[in-house]
Amino acid sequence: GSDVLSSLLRVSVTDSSMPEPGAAPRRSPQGVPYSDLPHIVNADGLHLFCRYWEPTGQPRALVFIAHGAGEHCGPYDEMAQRLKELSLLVFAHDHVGHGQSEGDRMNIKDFQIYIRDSLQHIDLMKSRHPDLPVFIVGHSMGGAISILTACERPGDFVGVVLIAPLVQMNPESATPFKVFMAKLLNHMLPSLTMGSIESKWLSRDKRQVEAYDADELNYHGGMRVSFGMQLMAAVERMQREIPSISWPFLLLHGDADKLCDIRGSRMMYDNSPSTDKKIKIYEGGYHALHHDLPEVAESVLKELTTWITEHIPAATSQEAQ
Ligand SMILES: O=C1CC[C@@H](CCC(=O)N2CCC(COc3ccc(F)cc3Cl)CC2)N1
Repeated sequence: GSDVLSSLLRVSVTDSSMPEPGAAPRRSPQGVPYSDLPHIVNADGLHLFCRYWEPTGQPRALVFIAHGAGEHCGPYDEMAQRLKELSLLVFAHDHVGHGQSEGDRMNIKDFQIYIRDSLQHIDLMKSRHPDLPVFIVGHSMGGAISILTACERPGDFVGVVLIAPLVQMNPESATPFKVFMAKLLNHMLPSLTMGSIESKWLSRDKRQVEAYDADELNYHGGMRVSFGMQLMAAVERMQREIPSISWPFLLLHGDADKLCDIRGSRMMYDNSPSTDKKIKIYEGGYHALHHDLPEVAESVLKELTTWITEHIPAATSQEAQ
């Protein structure tokens, strides 16, 4: 009757792509309007802060950098500059819940969101540079994101560089009892926080540890049980995927790493069928190798840039003309 008609007329059609007139602009966690920041909007409508390092001339390849848990993509500036100097187009974003992106701090409903957002950004950049080969560089949790992203698109990446990737749980922190308790707690108190990432284990260079502790874009709170569960699920997924990994990869890991056990990298190296794989172990190296003692950090940058440039496919004849 008329009441149905009148109620239908009352429905206001809101077009999500057009901001409501007078609506406050979306702002980063630090209060900066996203209209003033390079960003992408993910499939859940969350704004992700992006960084781009574009070479002056024609780029030779695309490199996506995936940062780790509790940090952001700013600290990869030096690495990105070195790659840019080699005419590579480097891009990155702060994952959901990290740095200048939206989302609950260092938490995620499903680890797959990190992978989906990475693929969205990679596809955006590939659409702008359709003929360029694509690499991924990932550190720690960003290594897990890189591995699972490459597993979803096995033919899309000419190489994956992994710096102390999260592949396996640290056996001390993942005793069967602790895993059982985490699963139990996740049902009862998912927001309960466990210990936080101990920054002293990040690097033997105390200036780097101090920079990490002082960086307000990093998350220094405790790790939620629910986040730990998502990390465990990602680890279990990687165990299943490793026997089918055949894309080229470079593994760099310190054997004194207390945050991501080196056994995970050794297991990936030994069990993946890839015929183009390399592992380099840094004796005494701590977790954030790219920020470890200066000679180690420099070696990591050299190793990584050399491996990437060696893996850029030679231009085929028609491309060269
Ligand atoms: O430079 C930098 C600054 C930040 C750092 C990167 C940190 C990072 O990403 N980590 C290290 C900690 C690791 C903890 O893992 C778990 C914890 C509980 C759990 F229940 C299951 C898992 Cl697997 C996850 C991966 N590097």
